[in-house]
Amino acid sequence: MLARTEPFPEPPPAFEARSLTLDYTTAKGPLRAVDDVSFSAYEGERLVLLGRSGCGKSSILKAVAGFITPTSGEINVKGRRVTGAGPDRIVVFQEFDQLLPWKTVRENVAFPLRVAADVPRAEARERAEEALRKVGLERAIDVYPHTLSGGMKQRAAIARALVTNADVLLMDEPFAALDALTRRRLQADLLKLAEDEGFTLLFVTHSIEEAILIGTRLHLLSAHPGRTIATFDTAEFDLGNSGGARFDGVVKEVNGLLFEEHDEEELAHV
Ligand SMILES: Nc1ncnc2c1ncn2[C@@H]1O[C@H](COP(=O)(O)OP(=O)(O)OP(=O)(O)O)[C@@H](O)[C@H]1O
Repeated sequence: MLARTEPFPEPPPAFEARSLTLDYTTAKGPLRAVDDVSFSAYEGERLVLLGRSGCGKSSILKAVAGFITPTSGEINVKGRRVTGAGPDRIVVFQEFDQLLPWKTVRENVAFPLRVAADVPRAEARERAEEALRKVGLERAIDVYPHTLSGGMKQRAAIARALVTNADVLLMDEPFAALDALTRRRLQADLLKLAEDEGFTLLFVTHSIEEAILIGTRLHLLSAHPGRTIATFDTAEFDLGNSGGARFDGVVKEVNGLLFEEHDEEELAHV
């Protein structure tokens, strides 16, 4: 007879928000930025927060990063409650000035390893070089950031995030300030990297097409304050089928949810 065994416990989500509410203190009093938002993503998933300007996307990302404290609700990373910033999460921002100007690209990428993880110098250099190769920056390893284009700076910022092997990568509109062609190229390369490396991603954007393309799951937020409108499974979409009928159908549906219905609601209150 077979011995009875306990079932394996389910692994916790790579990250999750439970009934997350975020307020800011302003001169006019408290301002509710995010109201009762919940989501979760398992290892290897790419969850995208999509919503109109000011709906609280960046605030949620900052809360997951541990930079701001929830008014209520909680954020967990691999089952551990987030109470501040930590090496299990790393952020890539939109701004091109994320790199330290007095350090070379390689030194910039090696920096978090040296400082936060105490990795020996030679190993940090090697790992930085490897990450820079992965993002296609092998020819810019020894230059200073001011000599890079915007796209190259974002590639270096992605390499710096990758090298840490953090549990969750947090990206806040990393491609929003790039021209359309460079943006498309970086989207493609990020998808390829995600496929090769299998990292877990929380990505913020206000581009519907980018959201569907990058995400395996889409979390739609209403206009200010951000509340959940809907979620979509978008794992089937990549650059090969963007622009196809199914892709366009989702774009239209999301567009309707984000804009038309809410504009009507807003107009009704004018
Ligand atoms: N430090 C702050 N102090 C006060 N209010 C803030 C602060 N940061 C953000 N807000 C407010 O919180 C709300 C949500 O802002 P947030 O930047 O999170 O939105 P967003 O969806 O990321 O916008 P965008 O797409 O324009 O970047 C907005 O009303 C914003 O003005």
